[in-house]
Amino acid sequence: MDSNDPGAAAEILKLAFGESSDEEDSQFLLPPPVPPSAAWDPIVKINGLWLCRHFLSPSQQLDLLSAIDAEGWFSTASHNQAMRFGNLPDWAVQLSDSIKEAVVLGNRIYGSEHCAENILSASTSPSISPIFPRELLNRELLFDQLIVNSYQPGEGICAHVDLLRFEDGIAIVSLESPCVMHFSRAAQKHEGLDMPTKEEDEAAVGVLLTPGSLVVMSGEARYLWKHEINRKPGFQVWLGEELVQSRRISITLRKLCSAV
Ligand SMILES: O=C(O)CCC(=O)C(=O)O
Ligand SMILES: [Fe+2]
Repeated sequence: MDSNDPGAAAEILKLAFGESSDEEDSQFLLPPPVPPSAAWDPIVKINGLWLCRHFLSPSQQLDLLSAIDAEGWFSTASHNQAMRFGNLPDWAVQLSDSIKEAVVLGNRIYGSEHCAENILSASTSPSISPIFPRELLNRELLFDQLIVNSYQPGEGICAHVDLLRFEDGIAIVSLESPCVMHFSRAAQKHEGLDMPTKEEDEAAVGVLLTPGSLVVMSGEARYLWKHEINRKPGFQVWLGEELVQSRRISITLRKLCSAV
């Protein structure tokens, strides 16, 4: 199944639970209706990588862009990145809270015993993960570090694994221009996580990040895969079509490791 297909999450649930003609049965078998902001797609080739395609409505995107604009970070062309540690602006705290809410709700729907995770696993991927594991959701602050990037057409970010000074659990919200983020296997190992098979090693996986979408990485996706955005002409192709590139803003939220 193509996890980038809009109906993928619904399809997974259908595979897991089947279609019941009996209304009473379906009350017990089907998870509750999914509000748009908590409809998640697992990127099935990459354990720990999930996409919430319609996380922010168009008006929420505009509000967020206005809040970022009001910070004045990008008023000169030479500035394309802002970082904050600790005390985040109010809008970023709200964003972080909404991400947590969507993850908790998503975990309840897609990743918990109510969703018969084992059935999901058997029918799709051998080890489908929760959106974020519980221990991340239990930490005092889910995120305390913010990076806002502003990319002009042609600009992107080289393949990398986020620094280990950040804990597990990374969230990226995309605004304005859509783009494809590519994931490729990192050479490094990480404690307790399996190394890739040869096939996985060779595969690069593209994920379409549309405006208003939220992508989250944990576990293997965060430690064993590099992510990259190449917006040079010819590289932003989705379903055979080159995406038109304009300015793109991304908001990355992470948690710094506590000092030892
Ligand atoms: O801009 C993005 O979408 C990705 C940013 C990123 O990967 C990073 O700052 O580490
Ligand atoms: Fe990154």
